Amino acid sequence: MSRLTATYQLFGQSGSFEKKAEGIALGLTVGSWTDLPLLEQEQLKQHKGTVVSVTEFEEIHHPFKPEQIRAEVKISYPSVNFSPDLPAILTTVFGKLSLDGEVKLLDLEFDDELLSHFPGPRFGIEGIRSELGIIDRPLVMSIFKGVIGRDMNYLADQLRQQALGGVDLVKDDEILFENPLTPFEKRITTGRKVLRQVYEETGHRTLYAANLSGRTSDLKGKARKARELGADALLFNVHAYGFDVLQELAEDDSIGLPLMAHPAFSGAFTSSPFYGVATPLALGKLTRYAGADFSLFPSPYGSVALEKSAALALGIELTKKSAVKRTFPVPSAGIHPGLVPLLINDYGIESIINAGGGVHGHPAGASGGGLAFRQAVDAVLNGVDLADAAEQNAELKTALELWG
Ligand SMILES: CSCCC(=O)C(=O)COP(=O)(O)O
Ligand SMILES: [Mg+2]
Repeated sequence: MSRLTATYQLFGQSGSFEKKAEGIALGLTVGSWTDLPLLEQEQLKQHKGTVVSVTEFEEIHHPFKPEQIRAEVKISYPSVNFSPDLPAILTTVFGKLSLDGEVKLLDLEFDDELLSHFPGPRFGIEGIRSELGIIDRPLVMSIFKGVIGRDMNYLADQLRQQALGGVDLVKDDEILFENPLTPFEKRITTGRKVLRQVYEETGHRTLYAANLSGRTSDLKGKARKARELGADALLFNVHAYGFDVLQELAEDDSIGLPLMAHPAFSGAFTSSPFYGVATPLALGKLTRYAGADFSLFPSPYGSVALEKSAALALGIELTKKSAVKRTFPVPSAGIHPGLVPLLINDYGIESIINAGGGVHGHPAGASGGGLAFRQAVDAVLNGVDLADAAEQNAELKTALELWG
């Protein structure tokens, strides 16, 4: 029988966790158990949650309630209790429970049967690499910046400058929504024209991810139109909409475009050390299962930094062996060329180096910014120290002087 195992973090007195765990296992499934007549107990047995393990960490005390220690409990739920979709799964394992004091959902383990209902990324790392024809280095991505209130000419020029810098992908900023100056469809058609022109001039191909936004009921229609217009990829604020909306987009053959998951809003339910959902689960495993080809997240060292172990675990969730394709890890926020050695060391070449300010803030403009990143990547892959590479690469030199 198919089962789903959830891992939770709890705080409490040593020795108290078995009872708490049993309460969760019953409370989220068949309710109070021992009071039921034996016949009913037998009938409901297949629906009952089971405590798999309780692990106390004697040495880790609650920072504000030192009499309490940390524990992890694993509870297994029969899949027969829910329909195989993320809204039902999340409501079962962390619905009412998420409101019930200091409990954090750390992980969910899907068995093969349950996972078969989640096709995952349509393209994955291999699919995106084959679109671009790049197999042997991390990709470089840049972000439109300061485009609210600007017109199409401004956007077209910004896109051209970024592409001339040799970046592989350009994405909309997540705060650029439908607007009269730069409407979604016009961004796609203009973007196509600009990028084709740069390709003809330089031979370098850049993909553009436009922000798919608006009411949920309009998203599929807009995404289909985007495909018709020749869009390369779509950016999506998945955590503002919900995982199931992403999955709907990913599974739809009439859309069939790479999907880039932005982390906006996720901090609201991942950041607390005591509550919410662990970052590697939310931005890693579930984002991958829901079908994102790229997952953006704050790197461990940029301007909006994630705690390092969570940021690394997140990358592992996106790329570890699974029945579903791998999602590109995109550590982001405050990234500049001087951080490229750290990024490659931590995420390897199966990752994307992504920057907004670190591209546009370059004294030689966005094209100089893009070049500096590409030069930094080449140096790291060739085992050359960035400072040495900067002697031969003016753009990298300027970037290192500016940002270190
Ligand atoms: C919080 S990670 C998402 C990256 C992003 O959307 C962004 O705008 C980062 O811009 P930056 O100028 O910090 O590179
Ligand atoms: Mg942004």
